[in-house]
Amino acid sequence: MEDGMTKRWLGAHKELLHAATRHSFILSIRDGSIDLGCFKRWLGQDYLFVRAFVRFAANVLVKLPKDVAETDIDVVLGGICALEKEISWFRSESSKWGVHFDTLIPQKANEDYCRFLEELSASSTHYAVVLAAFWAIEMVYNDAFATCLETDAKTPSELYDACERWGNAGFKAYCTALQQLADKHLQMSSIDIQGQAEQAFLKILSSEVEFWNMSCQ
Ligand SMILES: Cc1ncc(CN)c(N)n1
Repeated sequence: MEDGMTKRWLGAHKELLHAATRHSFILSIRDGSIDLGCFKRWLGQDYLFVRAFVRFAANVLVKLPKDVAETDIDVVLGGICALEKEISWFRSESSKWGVHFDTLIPQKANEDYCRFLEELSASSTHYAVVLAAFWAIEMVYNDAFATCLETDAKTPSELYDACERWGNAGFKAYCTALQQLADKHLQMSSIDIQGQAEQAFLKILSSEVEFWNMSCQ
């Protein structure tokens, strides 16, 4: 099968991809040197992010044209259902780590990222662009956290569950399904839309880097 557009982007933007998926925050989980204060900061901020991400994902579903294949809708719907479990997981972690979500204030990198998701949700954004963005957001977490599960990783046992959540094989399969979906619709789109999708992909990678940076401060 011919390579899809997203695979070409991954090859063309290796440095930024590496910065987003092998950030020092992730590497410090992997080698066991993580400052747990950073982990707690990430946990709280990511809970706020995921709440915004649910709205974004719901908007992706709404944007899908009525004549797309039912299996395409199922992939996005499955992702939204998974987010419900993700939110429950964050809530159970909140008591485990003593992080109180109700008094949290979103930090700038988080606000900026959530604002970008809102911009993507505008009615003028083509559905192929948001499908590509949806894939990119999930792919970064899968790729990053999967490294913390490798056999030579020294991931602290209390953080293993977090890494498993996004690094497991089922989540990888879901990311691959999202990628194939994005590729299929990008292929049917104009060059202009394809260009917009690549820009969104790049913005997501840099927003993920900023998000990890924020967690380490
Ligand atoms: C910042 C961020 N990016 C991605 C994911 C994966 N849903 C997340 N929870 N948070």
